[in-house]
Amino acid sequence: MKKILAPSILSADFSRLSEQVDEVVVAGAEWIHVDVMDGHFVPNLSMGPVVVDALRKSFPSLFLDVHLMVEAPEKWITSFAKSGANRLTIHAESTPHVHRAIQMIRSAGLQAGIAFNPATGLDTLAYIVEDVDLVLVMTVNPGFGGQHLIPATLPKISEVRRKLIEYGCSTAHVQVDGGISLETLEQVMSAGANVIVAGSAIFEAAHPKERVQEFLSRF
Ligand SMILES: O=C(CO)C(O)[C@H](O)COP(=O)(O)O
Repeated sequence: MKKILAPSILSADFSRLSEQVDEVVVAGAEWIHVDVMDGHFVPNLSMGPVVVDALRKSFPSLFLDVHLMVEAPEKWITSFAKSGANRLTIHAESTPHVHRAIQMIRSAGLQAGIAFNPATGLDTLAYIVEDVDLVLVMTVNPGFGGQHLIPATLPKISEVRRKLIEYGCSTAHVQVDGGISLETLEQVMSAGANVIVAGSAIFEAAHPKERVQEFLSRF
């Protein structure tokens, strides 16, 4: 399956966000990953629709992959759709109404993804698999960039890949997020991930452009 690099702007320098995004996109990153945190679902606050709106204005055709680490994601779907997000990924743990929330995302004309925290099982997947185009396996506990990948999440990546085939949805993406570096990349790719989110490994590198090229050369 085609591999895609999605740099997470959580680790970018926000005083020159546009310049940083331009640099990684010119280097070959196909998607930009936007981490939205509400201070409730995760113990951190980050950005909202206004940032997606600004990115959309500066990069009209860039794929904006928005990861909602928020409670009750239903409340934010319309705002993010208006701001120009391409996909909204919600957490299986974030609402008792996962199926409804995914239908709302699709009705708003966006692609939908489902994310699982490191200690969450995959039972929900069976009930929504036909409505999502991406499954995000969190390889750290969400909330902060710069953490270490949790090795116990590696078998879950393979389990998701197996289940997608079993459910007849083999074209869905398997995304990984958290602690992905040049050192851990091979492990997650061999486990079955095809969409790689990387924040600190890219934006904290001395030369993000070269770091993106290094990632891509290993795909
Ligand atoms: O969702 C996230 C944290 O909750 C992230 O996307 C995070 O930014 C990944 O960062 P890093 O690559 O530095 O681990």
